[in-house]
Amino acid sequence: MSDLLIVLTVLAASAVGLWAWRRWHYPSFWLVIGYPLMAISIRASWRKVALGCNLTKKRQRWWFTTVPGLIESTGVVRVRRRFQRVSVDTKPFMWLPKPTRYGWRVTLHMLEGQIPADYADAAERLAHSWGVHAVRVSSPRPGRVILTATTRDPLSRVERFPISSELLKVTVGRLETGAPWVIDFRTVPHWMNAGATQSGKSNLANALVQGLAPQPVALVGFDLKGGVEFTPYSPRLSALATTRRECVGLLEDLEELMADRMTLCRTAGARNIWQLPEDRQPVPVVVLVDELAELYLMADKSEKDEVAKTSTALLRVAQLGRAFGIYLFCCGQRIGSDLGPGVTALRAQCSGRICHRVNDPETATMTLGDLDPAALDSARAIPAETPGVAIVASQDGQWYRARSFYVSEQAAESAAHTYADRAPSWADITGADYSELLGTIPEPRKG
Ligand SMILES: Nc1ncnc2c1ncn2[C@@H]1O[C@H](COP(=O)(O)OP(=O)(O)OP(=O)(O)O)[C@@H](O)[C@H]1O
Repeated sequence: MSDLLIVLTVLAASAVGLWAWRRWHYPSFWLVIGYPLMAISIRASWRKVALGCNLTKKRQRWWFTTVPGLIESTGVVRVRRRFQRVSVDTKPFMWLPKPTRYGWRVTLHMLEGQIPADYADAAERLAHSWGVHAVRVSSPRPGRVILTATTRDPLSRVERFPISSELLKVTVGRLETGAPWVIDFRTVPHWMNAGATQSGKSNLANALVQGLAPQPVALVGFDLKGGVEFTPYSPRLSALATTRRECVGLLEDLEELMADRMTLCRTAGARNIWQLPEDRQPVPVVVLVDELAELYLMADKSEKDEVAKTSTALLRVAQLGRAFGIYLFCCGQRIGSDLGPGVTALRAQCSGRICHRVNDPETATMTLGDLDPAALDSARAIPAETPGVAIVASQDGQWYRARSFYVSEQAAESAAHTYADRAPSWADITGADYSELLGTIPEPRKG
């Protein structure tokens, strides 16, 4: 009896110890206990799971079988042993799963006739079969797929990364892989940020204002919500337009600025402003647009000319701005093709895509349409309880679920006030005398 008591006490103490370990240091618990158990069960259950998810193929195999013969007159059953061709279900070859920060990753060899989309279609089924939060599929080279499983949603809580000090680079959140979510305007110059109300669009704009405020960058706001979003940040903004009429004026300024910088680059023999000597490079301009649809909506025909002008100017800035240091970040609740061809053309120029939770499938299709269809499904499945979660088309050509860090309006406003002295005046930017620079410019830099 006392032995049983000792065993029970040891078992109870081990269970409590494991529970405490898991609770207080999950990463080490996962590596030492959780992952090996998980790896064994994944390998052991792979045949059944692959069969259930329709990832197996029928193949003919030689099989050693026993075939009962006829009952002879003696009444004895003769059993004949022989090799037979039989059809068996073959599973894709699976390497050993490797642990990751939020789960595990495993490489599979696809069977003949299979493509990565077959595995992407089965991803939800696989996640349910293994009891994990999600399974993502990628294919690094022909014939192989990598399944990345996350055991819990890594985006339910995101901790901040240190602020990036690189020019035009802002770390705004975390990707589902655990890597930082970086918006780098020099790599991807124009962005479209879509999402329903309360989905986290403004939070992302706040993160950008906070991240760009200390940098030698001019910020320009187009706030079609009557200025309620960006006016608090005006100390750090070089220009702010709050009505469509003002937007037209500001866009004309941007077009002129582009033309001046074009002349500067052409004369200096440079392809873009970054090839100019460092001390001659004009200040980059980041244009933040809130409520993009308002630029395209027409109450009556009298507004037609204004809308056409705005649409053309914005498109020109998107088409040519990159080389001349002008970058766009356009936010909107609804970005549908019904707003006119201008929006569709603008979309084509915005290679950076961010789709928060959306109400209408068309906005998701418009924002992410030319990506993998699984990205669209993922965008539609973003729950309202997790504002800031979005599908992001990344620099590497892949798409990811990501979540922005929470940046309150007060935090962004405080950054705007702290770095107000770094806001170049709009008059200085637009009135810069480039002809003066031209005479002194040496050979253009490479890169
Ligand atoms: N990453 C995040 N983490 C935590 N909370 C967030 C995050 N992003 C947004 N929120 C919260 O969600 C709410 C809505 O966010 P936000 O104002 O950015 O949405 P929105 O899409 O701009 O809405 P609207 O179009 O109505 O202005 C806010 O209360 C904000 O605090």
